[in-house]
Amino acid sequence: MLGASQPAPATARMARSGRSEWQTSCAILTSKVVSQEQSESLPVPPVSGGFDHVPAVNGHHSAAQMNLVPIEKSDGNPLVPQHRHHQQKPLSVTDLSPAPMHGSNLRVAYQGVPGAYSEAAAGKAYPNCQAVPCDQFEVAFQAVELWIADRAVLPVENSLGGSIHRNYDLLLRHRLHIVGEVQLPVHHCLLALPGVRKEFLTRVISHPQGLAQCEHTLTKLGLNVAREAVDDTAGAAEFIAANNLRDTAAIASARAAEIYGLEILEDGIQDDASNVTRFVMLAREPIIPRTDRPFKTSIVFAHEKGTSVLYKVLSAFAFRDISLTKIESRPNHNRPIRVVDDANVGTAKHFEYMFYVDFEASMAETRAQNALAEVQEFTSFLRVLGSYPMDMTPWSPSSSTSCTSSS
Ligand SMILES: O=C(O)C(=O)C[C@]1(C(=O)O)C=C[C@@H](O)C=C1
Repeated sequence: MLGASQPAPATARMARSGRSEWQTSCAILTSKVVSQEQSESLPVPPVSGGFDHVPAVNGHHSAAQMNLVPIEKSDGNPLVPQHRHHQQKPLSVTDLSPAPMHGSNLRVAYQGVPGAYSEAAAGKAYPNCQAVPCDQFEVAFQAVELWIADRAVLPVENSLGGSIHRNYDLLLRHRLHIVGEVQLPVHHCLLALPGVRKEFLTRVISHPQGLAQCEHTLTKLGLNVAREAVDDTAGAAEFIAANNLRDTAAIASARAAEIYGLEILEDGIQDDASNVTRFVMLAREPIIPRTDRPFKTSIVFAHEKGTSVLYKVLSAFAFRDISLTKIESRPNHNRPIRVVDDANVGTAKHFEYMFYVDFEASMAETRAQNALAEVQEFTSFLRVLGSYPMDMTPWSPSSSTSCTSSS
């Protein structure tokens, strides 16, 4: 049973023929630009290369340490089936479930090392999942594409630090679908080796988001020392422990302190108590959108010409009373500049952007389908990144759920 409420005709058709028809609907929406999109997509590194060639981050983690099993060595691993090259995989219960609470036995890729907030987000999205640490965001995408993991959980925005741009760019370059979202309260601590006092510190290291989210508090604490960005918060803690750095502190979680044997010098150093990071869950297949609970849909588009296009696109949603929750623009890396020949004005150069929009409606709703049909009229490129249940969990600073770490 895919939806409790009376489905619209298009929804009923989707419900009858399942995933393939939903994918077709996505394909119709994007058909105008498929060839452009294909030429824009960057090639995914060959499977046969495995992850042995993935560069280590901070020098800590080789692929083997991350437990990212190369395809060739994974005999008998149900996550790397022999038929992985087949396009049509039979639907399974996990494909169909829109609920973010179905995690048992799922292998969930995240960027960072154990103790990273992304690991906690994986646990919130898929309780009891097996969390698979990856050294870069891109590796997490590839882990899912290569069937090494079933899902990836990646941060996209933070209430203080703003958007995690890298993941917006990667969403476009890869073919994964957004199947859910989780919002994680982020409670930062200042960590150092046992016995180290704040006065000894000459440097604070963390993920750039961690540094951004604690900037004012660090200044208030008198810590006007060098700030250095590393790949993840827990990796910063691990780095201090591994190198016995007595002049350096990390901004990371209390769990990272526990794992890497550091002491908490300051607790709750984020600039705002209600610091929240939003993560998206990614899968190889989209889920079937429903109407029996609040859904969000994420799209990305580009437009060819005309300054009023953005206004028209946004009004397609406003006209149908569909709320937008996020709009982000990123440079179009394949075409950063557009040269326009205009007889009267001469040659003008325009910056080219991709626009990412999240709106509060399910693709199973007629109003969302109509809005996108209209958006397609004004755009040269349109892709539905996913239609997925909204995270409705009430905010609580201590809400966390755990995963088994596979490191
Ligand atoms: O470094 C980590 O612990 C992460 O999981 C990454 C990340 C991010 O990219 O925003 C996630 C949540 C916090 O906002 C800080 C860092």
